[in-house]
Amino acid sequence: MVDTPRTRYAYLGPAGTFTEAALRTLPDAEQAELTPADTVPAALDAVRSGAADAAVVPIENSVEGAVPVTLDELANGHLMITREILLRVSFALLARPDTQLEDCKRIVTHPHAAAQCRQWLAERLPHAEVLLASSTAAAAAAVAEETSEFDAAIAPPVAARHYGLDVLASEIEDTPDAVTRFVVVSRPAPPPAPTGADKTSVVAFIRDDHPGALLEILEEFAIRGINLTRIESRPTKERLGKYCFSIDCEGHLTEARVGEALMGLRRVCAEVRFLGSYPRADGVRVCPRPGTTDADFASAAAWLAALKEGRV
Ligand SMILES: O=C(O)C(=O)C[C@]1(C(=O)O)C=C[C@@H](O)C=C1
Repeated sequence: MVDTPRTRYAYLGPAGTFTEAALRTLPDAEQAELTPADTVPAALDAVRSGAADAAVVPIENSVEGAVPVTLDELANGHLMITREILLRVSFALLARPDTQLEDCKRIVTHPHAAAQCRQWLAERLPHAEVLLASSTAAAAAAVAEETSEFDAAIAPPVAARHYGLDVLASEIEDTPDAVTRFVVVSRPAPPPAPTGADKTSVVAFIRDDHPGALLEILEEFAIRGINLTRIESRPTKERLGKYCFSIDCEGHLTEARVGEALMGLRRVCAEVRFLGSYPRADGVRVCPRPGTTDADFASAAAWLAALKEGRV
């Protein structure tokens, strides 16, 4: 019997991050090799260099919005999204044993976590200083150090077990039921087969700054009945005012309406980077609007071919 090779996943670590929890929901996670990375770019670099087969990184949160570092790294190209994962996130305040809530003067966490617990902190620890770490679990690890400069971390409750900390308060998020979206990223390859409930991600760079440039991009989707699920403008970093658009839309590259929309973008934009077509984590199946099904596109193409042959 031939052993199937274990998938090597890199993820935003250290152990105990929400990213690790998201990765552990994948069906092959038990047999896979999981390697924590210190930062999102480090996790993605492991994929680029071949040290990992895939990486799991956070991309978007229902309360705080995009994770900019992930958007920018993906916009740089050479990587492809093959899957998305949705995870409910709930935060706890973790401290070394015997710390009291009122002793917490210096609190460390990831910027997204700080933003999601802002109100709770203002009400319960109004004088505490909030310092930032590369992930919630890195914050917990920093608190656990013997000579730590921090009193507490905002982190996933499971991080308490990993780093020998106590839970001083749980469910401290301001918005219950917040969800973070994570993506599984691999080196470029043909996208996974369509499932009927898919998403496609691209980054579009406008050709020159002119009135209606964004509208032209949006039209390519709108006229083909394609709903966008996220659009974000990000600086290209070339100069002030130069932006690209990071877009997720419903549908799969192999669907005619999506393929045609991408070809349209390719015509109106300076550059389009395809970031992948992959199954939607919410499984929502979208029924194309009348006139935008594969059959509609095929019948229109047949009609055009007939016209060219003089068959009117
Ligand atoms: O620090 C972690 O635990 C992460 O997985 C990162 C991250 C993020 O980047 O948004 C993930 C989910 C939470 O919203 C807070 C932090």
